[in-house]
Amino acid sequence: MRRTKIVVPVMLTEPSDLERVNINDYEDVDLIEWRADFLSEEDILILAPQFFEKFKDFKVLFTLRTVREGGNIQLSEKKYLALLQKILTYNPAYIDIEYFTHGRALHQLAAFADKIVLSYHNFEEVPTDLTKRLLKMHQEKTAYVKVAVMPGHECDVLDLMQITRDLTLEYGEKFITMAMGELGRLTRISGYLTGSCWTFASLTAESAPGQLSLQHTRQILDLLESDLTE
Ligand SMILES: O=C1C[C@@](O)(C(=O)O)C[C@@H](O)[C@@H]1O
Repeated sequence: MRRTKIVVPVMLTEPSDLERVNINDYEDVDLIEWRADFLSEEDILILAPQFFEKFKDFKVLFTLRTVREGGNIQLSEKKYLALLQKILTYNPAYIDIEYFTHGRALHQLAAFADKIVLSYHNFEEVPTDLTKRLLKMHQEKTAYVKVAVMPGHECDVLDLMQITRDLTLEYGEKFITMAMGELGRLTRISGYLTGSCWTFASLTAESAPGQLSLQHTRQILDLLESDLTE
């Protein structure tokens, strides 16, 4: 029984792409992340009923990754919130909210705290105030806190792993962390050590630099976590 949950991003650039998605390819995946930011706001809403129907037997994390945090969509606070509210009518297992970019949406959606994965992304560096940021996010008492940061040196990777371990020991299994890029790869399969709860793995293409393939992620986690007691 694996400890770390595997999340596979689905990145559709046209609504018609959904027809070509074979759900059998996602067998044994713990969560599907719909990286909806690869579509326009209008196409997201057009596709939503079909997407949630297709993946009705999976847990879905709905993600709108904004341009500011390495994604493709840019929405006003009002439109960001409105879109999330409409998607919530399809009852996704989780929704991603970018705490430092669209934090006000969080307070409008407090009733859905158990579905919210608060996230922070830094494609430039590991900020010196990362622990402070993580603690501030944790205080919002959502389902999970997720950070993806870019290491500049090996010590950044080891520091992130230690911070994740320390916070998990203190506050429980609520943290999802990863160091991006090739340098950060170890963080994607070291959840059994650090306590990071999820890892994002690629099926067709990476949704962020340094992701391992779904096949390799399964193989490595099966090796590293197969005899872990629950
Ligand atoms: O936040 C994350 C983590 C991620 O950026 C990664 O580094 O694997 C991939 C994104 O799709 C996801 O929304």
